Amino acid sequence: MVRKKIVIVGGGYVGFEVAKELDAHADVTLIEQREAFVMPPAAIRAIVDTTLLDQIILPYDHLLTEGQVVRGRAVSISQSDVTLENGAVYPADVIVVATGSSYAAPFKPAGQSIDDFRQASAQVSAQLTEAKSVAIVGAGAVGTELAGEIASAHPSKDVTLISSDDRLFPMYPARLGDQLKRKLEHLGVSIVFGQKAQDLQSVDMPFNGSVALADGRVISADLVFPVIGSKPQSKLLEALPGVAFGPSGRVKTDRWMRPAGLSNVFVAGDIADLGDGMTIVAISRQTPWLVKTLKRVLGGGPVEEQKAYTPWKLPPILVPLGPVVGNSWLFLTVGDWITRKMKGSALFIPKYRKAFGLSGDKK
Ligand SMILES: Cc1cc2nc3c(=O)[nH]c(=O)nc-3n(C[C@H](O)[C@H](O)[C@H](O)COP(=O)(O)OP(=O)(O)OC[C@H]3O[C@@H](n4cnc5c(N)ncnc54)[C@H](O)[C@@H]3O)c2cc1C
Repeated sequence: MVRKKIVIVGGGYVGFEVAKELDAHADVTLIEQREAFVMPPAAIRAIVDTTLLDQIILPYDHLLTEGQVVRGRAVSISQSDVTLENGAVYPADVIVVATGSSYAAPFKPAGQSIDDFRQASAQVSAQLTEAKSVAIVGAGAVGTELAGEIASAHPSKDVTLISSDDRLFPMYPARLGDQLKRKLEHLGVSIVFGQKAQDLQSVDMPFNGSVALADGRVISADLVFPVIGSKPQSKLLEALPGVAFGPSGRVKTDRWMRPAGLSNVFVAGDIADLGDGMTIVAISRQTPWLVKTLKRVLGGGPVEEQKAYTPWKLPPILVPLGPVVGNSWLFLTVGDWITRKMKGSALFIPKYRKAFGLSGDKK
């Protein structure tokens, strides 16, 4: 039997997993602009431990057994094909768009070059070594973890974490934020709550300078990290008829992850407005649903017979503050030991290296 063609655009957490899961079931083409996958959660620690860089950049060469990974930038999609910047056209029975999001340097690659990412990470690491004071603007998971990593690795530095909320992780039971606050303060981090930074010098990369707060205070630091959230990269879908976007730029979908009312075009991950946050944890719920649904579609079944996707109500979260301490919410708040075992110690590096056909060893 001739296998149906599925083209997946974007080889991030959604794209690589869907491609791998469907490799034995369909004619899979994964289109990815970069030569390697990068693990952002571990990119945080890479600025205090540059030896990690080689472990968290995972080439696509051994990902698929039967399908192909094509290096290229997709510039348009239709119901029946995907076109790349170089003019190549990939026909498809089913298309998945998972182009993800961008983030301030040096935590996620920008554009098509992994070398630029390596250089940015190494450069910021060198700047951090020289810096006596650090300010982190944004106290979501990235800002909180970053404060913990820097304070653990460089206890003599003066680290300030600036939050616009009144506590850490306000969506979660107070115990999580309270315990993380106590542990950060124990590591020497000063936390400023309830203050929005005004007119940041840069939102794309760390800088040397000051941060003006809404109440008039000014915090000066040798290195200021803007870590104020992910920006969805959903441009590719703009030309598809019927596509709508939410206020944050994420693509609206029907209950089966389809953005344009087309029966065979799906979106997931950071670009998709499915009621989930922009996290790997959300993707860990979306991907199994999507794989199951795509198998049905590839088998000729109507997608509407598949139970519609429902997002997390309150997803679990793991927040290491360096390799040893941290807290997590796994439907109840847990402390150092579980956080370290589940994430803090190895940052999931062996798991993803194995998925990419590389040695599972961390070092
Ligand atoms: C510093 C940091 C730490 C994080 N830590 C955690 C964590 O601990 N836990 C957690 O749950 N979440 C975490 N996240 C969030 C997580 O990284 C994202 O939710 C996840 O990366 C989204 O996956 P995705 O597949 O949707 O997109 P992405 O991972 O952004 O991947 C999209 C891919 O599409 C490619 N692409 C884009 N446009 C094109 C195109 N036109 N043509 C071809 N290829 C294209 C890109 O090159 C990229 O490889 C973190 C994020 C950051 C920035």
